[in-house]
Amino acid sequence: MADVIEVRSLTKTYGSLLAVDGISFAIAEGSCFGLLGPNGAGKTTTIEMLEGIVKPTSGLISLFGQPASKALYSRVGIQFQHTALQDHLTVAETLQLFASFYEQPAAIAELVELCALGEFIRQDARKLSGGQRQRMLLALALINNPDLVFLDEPTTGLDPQARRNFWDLIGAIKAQGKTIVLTTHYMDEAQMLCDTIAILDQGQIVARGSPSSLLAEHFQGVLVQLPKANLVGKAVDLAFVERNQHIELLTEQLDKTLQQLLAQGIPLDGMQIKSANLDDLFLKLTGHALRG
Ligand SMILES: Nc1ncnc2c1ncn2[C@@H]1O[C@H](COP(=O)(O)OP(=O)(O)OP(=O)(O)O)[C@@H](O)[C@H]1O
Repeated sequence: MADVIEVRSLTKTYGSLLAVDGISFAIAEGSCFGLLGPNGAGKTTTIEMLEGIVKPTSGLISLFGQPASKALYSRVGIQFQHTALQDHLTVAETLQLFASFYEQPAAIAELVELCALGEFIRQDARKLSGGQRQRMLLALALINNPDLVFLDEPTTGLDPQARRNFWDLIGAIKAQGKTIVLTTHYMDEAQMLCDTIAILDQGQIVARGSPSSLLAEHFQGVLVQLPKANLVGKAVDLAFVERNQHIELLTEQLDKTLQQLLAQGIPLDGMQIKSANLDDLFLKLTGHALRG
C-alpha cells in the first residue's frame, strides 16, 4: 500500500532547544497512525509540521507521494483541540458555514449521520456536551472530504462511554479508506485504534511498529505484580523491578515463578497477573512513565 505521509530526518529547534530530533517514518494509506509520548516529547511540534502549520528547521515531508505543498493540504482535514466557533450558530449552521469555505465539500447530511449529530443539530454549537462537541469538531474536520485526517487528542476529557462512541466513529472513518493520524494520552485508545504507533521521547522515536508486534517483541510472557508489603523481611531470589507500591516480574513460565515465590516464603495475597500494555512498554524503553 502507498504511503500517504513520508517523513525523513525531520528536525525542529526553538532557539537552543531541540524539540524534534531528526525523526523518520512513513504512514501507510488507509491506516491509523498514533503518535505517543509524555508531555514535552515533541508530539504537537511533529504533528503541526505534518499539518503544514509549523515550518521544519530541516528534513523532508512528503504527502501523497509528493513534497508537501499548499495544494496537497486540500486533501487534509484537521480536528483541532480548540476550534474557534462563531457565536450563536447552531450545529447545522456551523457545518454549513465551514462547508462554504470549500468548492467541493462533503455532503452535510452524510456527515450528520456518520458523526451522529442529528439529536443536537439545532443546538447552539458552543453549548454542547464534551462528546457532542468532539463529534461536531470531527464532522468539521471531514467537511472537505479529506483523504488524510489529523485528530489531536480527540477524546481528552470525555467520559468512558463518550470515548467508546468516538472510537466507533474513528473506525467508521477508517472503513471509508481515510488515513488517520492520532495523538492521544490514552494508551488503551492507541492500542485499540492504531495500526502503527511511534513513541516519541525527547524529540526522538524510541519505538515504532504495530502495538501488538512491539509488545510481543519486548514482553515475552506475562507480568506478575505483588504488593511490596509481601516482601518485607524476605530475600527474593528472582529478577524484578520496583514500581510504586508493588514489584513486577516478567515471566514466560507462570507456574514455575509462582512456585518459586511460594518456596521463598513470599505470600501471593494481592497478586495481579496482566499482559504488558503500551504504558509498560514506554516504561521499559525509557525508564520513566508515559504519564507523570
Ligand atoms: N513555540 C515554541 N517555542 C518554544 N518552545 C516550544 C514551542 N513549542 C514547543 N516548544 C517546546 O518544544 C518541546 C516539545 O513540545 P511539544 O508541544 O511538541 O510536546 P508534546 O509532546 O506535544 O507535549 P504535550 O503532550 O505537553 O502537548 C517542549 O520542550 C516545548 O516546551
